[in-house]
Amino acid sequence: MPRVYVTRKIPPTGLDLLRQSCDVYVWDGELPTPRDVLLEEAAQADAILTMLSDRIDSALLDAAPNLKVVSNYAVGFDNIDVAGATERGIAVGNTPGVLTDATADHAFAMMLAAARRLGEAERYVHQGEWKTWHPTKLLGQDVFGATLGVVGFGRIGQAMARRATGFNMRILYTGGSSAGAVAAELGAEAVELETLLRESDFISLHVPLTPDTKGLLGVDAFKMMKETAILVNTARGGVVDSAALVTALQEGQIAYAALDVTDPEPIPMDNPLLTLDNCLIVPHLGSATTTTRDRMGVIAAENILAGLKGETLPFCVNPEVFEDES
Ligand SMILES: NC(=O)c1ccc[n+]([C@@H]2O[C@H](COP(=O)([O-])OP(=O)(O)OC[C@H]3O[C@@H](n4cnc5c(N)ncnc54)[C@H](O)[C@@H]3O)[C@@H](O)[C@H]2O)c1
Ligand SMILES: O=C(O)[C@H](O)CO
Repeated sequence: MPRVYVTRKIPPTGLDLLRQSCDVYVWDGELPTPRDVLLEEAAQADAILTMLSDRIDSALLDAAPNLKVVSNYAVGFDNIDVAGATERGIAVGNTPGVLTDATADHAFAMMLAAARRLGEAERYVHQGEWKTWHPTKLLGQDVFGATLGVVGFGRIGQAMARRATGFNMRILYTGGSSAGAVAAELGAEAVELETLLRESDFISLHVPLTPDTKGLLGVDAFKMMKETAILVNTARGGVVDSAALVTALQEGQIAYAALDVTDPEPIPMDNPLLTLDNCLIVPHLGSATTTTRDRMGVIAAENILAGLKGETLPFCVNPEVFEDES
């Protein structure tokens, strides 16, 4: 039977599916598979089921002569050297779609939490500062009727915009080349990034991390944003220049940031963002619902099963691997 290495314990449905026809080895630590173990396991594996915290680079691919599939338990695949995998004929899979709504729900929740300062308010109660109802403390911002800027109008960006229609928001977006029909349905306006930054009350990031989007929001971008603007990042930490964000929050160039993702992850405990009251940070929970994580496991398993049979993965990042060379 083919040998499959799974770099973390995932929900059982996907693992059970794999076990029907593969020898499955699962790292059961709380932290990622250590690099040396990952290299040893990859050397023997026909397929690996990886997490976004695993670095799948050329050194690993070189150490894995039998590897046919790298199946990422995520829609994002910036942790994988896809070009390197393609050169070696290794298929790369991901888990798009099944996590779209969970991630958009989470982004919307973070936007509301930042607007209404829920992190600060919870600390206020826990620290015994709630003495009476107060007419002017912890005042936040209206979400209803405000302008939302969606950067990256793909699956999750569109799902975020759909939620915003229920709050009567004006919706601006960039990116999403084939999104015209959805944009028309939602009444969303395609604009240049600069316009989006200048006009939005809330800016929500939904682009993949690529060389083009790395540091997309930097010093200049924060200067264009409203002083009252709230940034929500559920994409990848690297899309934002962290140092510029710290300055923007400290100097009041923007009002607030709500971060599901940071650069690096986990955020080091001495990072200044952790000292700021106007920054809400949670540990990369976008897809973290029971049902969604279960579905991601099933897709990741199905990607492996197809690839091991030499079939195109149901969700393949580099389908050219399966193109007939003749
Ligand atoms: N926080 C989480 O737990 C979590 C969960 C799921 C996904 N994500 C992140 O969200 C990203 C988006 O996921 P998706 O399923 O919506 O992907 P998607 O491919 O459907 O959407 C991405 C969109 O970004 C657009 N885009 C790319 N480069 C751009 C640029 N420079 N400027 C503007 N737009 C650009 C693309 O055209 C596309 O429309 C993933 O790549 C992943 O990094 C995070
Ligand atoms: O890319 C992804 O899928 C997320 O970051 C985790 O679900």
